[in-house]
Amino acid sequence: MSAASYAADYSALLKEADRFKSRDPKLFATKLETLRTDLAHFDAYEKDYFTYLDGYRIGFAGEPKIALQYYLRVIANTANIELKIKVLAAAINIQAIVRNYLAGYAQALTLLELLPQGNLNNRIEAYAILAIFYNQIDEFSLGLDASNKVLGLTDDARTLCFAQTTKLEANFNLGNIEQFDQVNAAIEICERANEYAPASMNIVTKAKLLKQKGQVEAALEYLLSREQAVKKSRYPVAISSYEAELAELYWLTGDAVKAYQHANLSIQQSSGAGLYKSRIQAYETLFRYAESVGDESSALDTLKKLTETEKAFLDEAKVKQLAIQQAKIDAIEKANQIKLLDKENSLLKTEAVLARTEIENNRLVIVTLFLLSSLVVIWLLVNRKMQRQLKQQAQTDELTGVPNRHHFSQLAASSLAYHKKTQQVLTLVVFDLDYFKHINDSYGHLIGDWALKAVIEAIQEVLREQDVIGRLGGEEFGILLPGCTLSKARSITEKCREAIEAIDTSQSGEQFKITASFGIADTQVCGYTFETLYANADLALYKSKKEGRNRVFVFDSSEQNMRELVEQAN
Ligand SMILES: Nc1nc2c(ncn2[C@@H]2O[C@H](COP(=O)(O)OP(=O)(O)OP(=O)(O)O)[C@@H](O)[C@H]2O)c(=O)[nH]1
Repeated sequence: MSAASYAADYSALLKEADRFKSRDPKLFATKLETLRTDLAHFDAYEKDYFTYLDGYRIGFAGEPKIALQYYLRVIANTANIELKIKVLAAAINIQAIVRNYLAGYAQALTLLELLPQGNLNNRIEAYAILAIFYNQIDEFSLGLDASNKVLGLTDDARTLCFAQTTKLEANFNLGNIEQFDQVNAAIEICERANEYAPASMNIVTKAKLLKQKGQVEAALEYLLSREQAVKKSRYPVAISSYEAELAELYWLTGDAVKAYQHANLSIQQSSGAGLYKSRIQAYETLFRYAESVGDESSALDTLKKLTETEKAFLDEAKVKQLAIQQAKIDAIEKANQIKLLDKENSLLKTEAVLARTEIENNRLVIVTLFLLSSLVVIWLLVNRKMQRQLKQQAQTDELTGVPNRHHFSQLAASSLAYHKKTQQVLTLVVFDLDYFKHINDSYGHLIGDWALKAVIEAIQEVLREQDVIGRLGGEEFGILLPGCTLSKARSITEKCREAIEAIDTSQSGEQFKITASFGIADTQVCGYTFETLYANADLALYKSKKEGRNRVFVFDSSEQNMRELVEQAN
C-alpha cells in the first residue's frame, strides 16, 4: 500500500519519517522506502525534503560523502528557507565527519546568516550542530557560545544532553571548569535521556578533571565504576578515550600491566581516523611501559607510532586552523566584494545621474545654442533689414522716395563706367521745376511738397524700367537713360515734360500749373565723366530756363549759343 493511498499530505509523512531518523534507523528506512513509491506525486518542497532524508539514510549507512552530495543538491535547489537551514546544518555535520573544515566553516557562516529566518527547531538544531563542529575544529569559544544558545532554547532532554556535552567539552578545553556540578549535571541529564554516547564522553571528562585536580585514585575508581555505562554506548570515540584514560590512571597508580592492557584496548578502538587524542594518550602509556620493562625495540616502535600520530594530530590541527583562517579571509573578501559592489553600484548610479545631468545639460546647451543662433540669425536679419533701411534712408530722398544726390551720382558713376566699358551711350537729363518758389509762396510748402511728389510719380509713369531718376537738390532732378540714342532720349524727356505739364493739381486741393525745364547731355558728346556730363546737362537746362522754361534742350558743344552759355555760366 502506497503512502498516497492513505494520506495525501506527504509533508506530514516526511516529517514523521524525519522523527525516526536517528531514534530508529530501521523504521526510518522503511518509512522512506514507502514514501519513495510516491515520489512522482511530490511537489518541489517534498522532493527536496525526501532527498535530504534519503541523504541522511545514506550518511547513516556509512557514506557521508554521498550524503553530502544529496544535501548540497537540496541546499542549491530548495526555495524553502527552513528546509535549507536544516540541510545546511546536516551538511556541516558531514563536513566535520569528512574533515572538510573549510567548506564546513563557510557553510557555518551561511547558516548563521540564514538562521534569523528560520523557525525555533531550525535554531536549536543548527546551534547544536554548530557547537559540535566548532568544538571539533578547536574553536571552543564558539562551541561554548553555540551550546549556551541551545540550552536557552529548549527543554528537550535529549537536546539538553547534547548541548551540555558540547558545553562541557568546550569549557574543559578552555580550562573553565572549577567545580564538578556541570560535569555531573551533564552526565545525569544524558543518562536520563538514555543517551549513552554523550554520557560516556562526559564520564571520561569527569575522570580527566579529577586527575587534573590530583585525585588520581578517585579518578580511577570513578572510571572503573562507570565501565558498564561507557561500554553500553558502543561508541568507539568514548570507549577509546575511556580506555586511554584508564590506562594512564593505572600507570599513574603503579599498575603497569593494566596500563599496558588498557592502552592496547584503546588503540584497538581508535583505529578509525580522527581519534588522535586517545591514541596519543595510549601510545604515551605504552612507550612508558616499554621503557620501564627495558624493551627497547618495543619502546622505539611505540615512539615511532606516537610521533606519527602526534604529527597526524598536529597536521589535522593545522588543517583546521588553515581552514578557519581561509574561511575567515573568504568571508572578509566576500564582505569587501559586497562593499566594493555597493561602491561600484553607487558609483554607477552617480555616473548615471551625471550622465543624465550631462544629457540634460547638453540638451540645455543645444537649446540655448539654438535659441542663441536663432537670435543671432534674427538679429542678423533684422540688422540687415535695418542696414538696408538705413542704407536706403541714406540713399533715398525722404520726400519723393527717389535716390538722393549722393546716391544718384554714385549710380551715375557706376553706370557711366559700365557704358564706357561696353561703349554704349548714356544720357543724363536734368530738370528743374519752373517758378517753384511761387508755388511755395502761393500755396504753402506742403503743396510744394505735394507737387514735388506728383512730378516724380508722373515722370516714373513715362520712364522705362532701366531708367533712374534722382533728386539733385531742392526742385532739381536728374534722370539716367542707359543705352539710349539721343533722339530716343529727347523723346522720353519730352514725354516727361508733357507729363509734368499734365499733372492735375486739383488733387492737392489747389489749382495751379506745374512745368519744368529740361537739359540733356550724352556721353557721345560729353564723355564718360559724371561731372562733365552733369555740368553740360545743367547748361542745357539753363538754356531751357533762359529760353522761356517748360522746354527741353540738348547740350551740343558745336552750337554757338551753347558756347555763349558756357561763357556766361563761367
Ligand atoms: N515745398 C518745398 N519747396 C522747396 C523744397 N526745396 C526747395 N524748395 C523751394 O524751391 C524754391 C526754388 O526757388 P528758386 O531757386 O528761386 O527757383 P524758382 O522759383 O523755381 O524759379 P526758376 O527756377 O527760375 O523757375 C525755393 O522757394 C525753395 O524754398 C522742398 O523740398 N519743398
